[in-house]
Amino acid sequence: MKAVVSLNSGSSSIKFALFTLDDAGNLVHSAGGKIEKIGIEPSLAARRADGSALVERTWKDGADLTHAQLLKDLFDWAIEHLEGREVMAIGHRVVHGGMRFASPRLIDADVLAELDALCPLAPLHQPHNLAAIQAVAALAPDLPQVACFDTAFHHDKPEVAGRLALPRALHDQGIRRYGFHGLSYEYIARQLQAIDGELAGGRVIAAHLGNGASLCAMQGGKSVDTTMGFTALDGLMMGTRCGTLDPGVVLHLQTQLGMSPDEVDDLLYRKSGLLGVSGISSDMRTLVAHTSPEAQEAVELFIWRAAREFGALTASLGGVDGLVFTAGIGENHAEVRKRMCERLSWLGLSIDAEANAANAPDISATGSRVKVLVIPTDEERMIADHTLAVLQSQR
Ligand SMILES: Nc1ncnc2c1ncn2[C@@H]1O[C@H](COP(=O)(O)OP(=O)(O)O)[C@@H](O)[C@H]1O
Ligand SMILES: CC(=O)OP(=O)(O)O
Ligand SMILES: [Mg+2]
Repeated sequence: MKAVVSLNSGSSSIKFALFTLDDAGNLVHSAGGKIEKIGIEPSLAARRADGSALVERTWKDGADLTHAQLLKDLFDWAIEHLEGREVMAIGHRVVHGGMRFASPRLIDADVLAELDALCPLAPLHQPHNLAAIQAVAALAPDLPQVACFDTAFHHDKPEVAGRLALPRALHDQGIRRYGFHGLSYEYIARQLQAIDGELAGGRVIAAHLGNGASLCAMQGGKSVDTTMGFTALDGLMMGTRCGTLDPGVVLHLQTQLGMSPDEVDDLLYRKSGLLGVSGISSDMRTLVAHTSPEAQEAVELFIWRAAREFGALTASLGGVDGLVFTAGIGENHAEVRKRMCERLSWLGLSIDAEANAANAPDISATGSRVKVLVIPTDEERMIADHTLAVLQSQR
């Protein structure tokens, strides 16, 4: 049986899925899983489509294991578990597509070189995305590989939402607002169309709250604004990233505190956010369970910042009809959703406490002026669908 594999290397996780091509030419999810808590205590879990476990393991004392080392273990395991399927292609999430890549692409040496040049713009993702591509190429040089970009969904947003207030020449050379989490938002837009066509045609803000976190303002299912910009450092507070920051702080760190560019990079990408403010963890599960004032302050800042940016995107849309929560925190943390929605009550937005506690698909309270939904994201599905479409376009 023919199959497509999706690989999604996030900042703290590697998610993967196997889709089998049925007789009607549709991709059917057959198995999937993730390695999560990379950098803390990685663990792998994979299941078949019927929910039965394929593997579960934890790397105790594995905080130093890199994405590349974990990928190798994953490949060794996966090759044994293909159960006779013929893999037609592997699709990858590639976080940064830069100015050139506005749609999924078959990967060749030229594409790979261009994507490699974008690594400094996404240091927590792009090198891992490309390492996975290279690892597959070493194992199976003739297997088609397709890159699916996080930036692509935002490519056609209004000019004004893509411009930084810097001299024009810098914009022309690519220093502009790209936006990320596009595969997730594209999937949410598609699901929304199936769940509530009227709302999908309106003004919706999707909140992708994971280890990386952003908001996307969508009008009729298209991105019109988003909180991430030139890099995935902008916007919301995240697990280890600071989000929007006065650029004067960066100058001060370098000129007054004598930090090198590498040290600043490490501080802003890996030591800030929930981890930096709490001093305890980058993981929301750990922080909500922790009673220390620092942990609670980190959670409060995360919520306050998300609600504040929500106000900004509401202005970009000229009002809002729907809010969709998704990703690790958005799908699982009722308390975070509740407190963020309380801060948005001025919009006439309110949620139902019981539905929220149950992570129900529709958590809006009766009479809420804004519909509030929880939709689990599936970047792997989006990657697989794009990969098949690229393969078919080659024929
Ligand atoms: N099942 C879960 N229950 C509670 N929290 C979760 C769960 N899964 C993920 N999270 C939280 O979501 C965040 C990771 O988000 P995720 O979207 O999985 O990561 P990534 O951005 O690396 O793809 C962490 O803060 C984690 O605590
Ligand atoms: C772009 C980004 O931040 O991705 P992730 O949430 O997977 O870290
Ligand atoms: Mg993610």
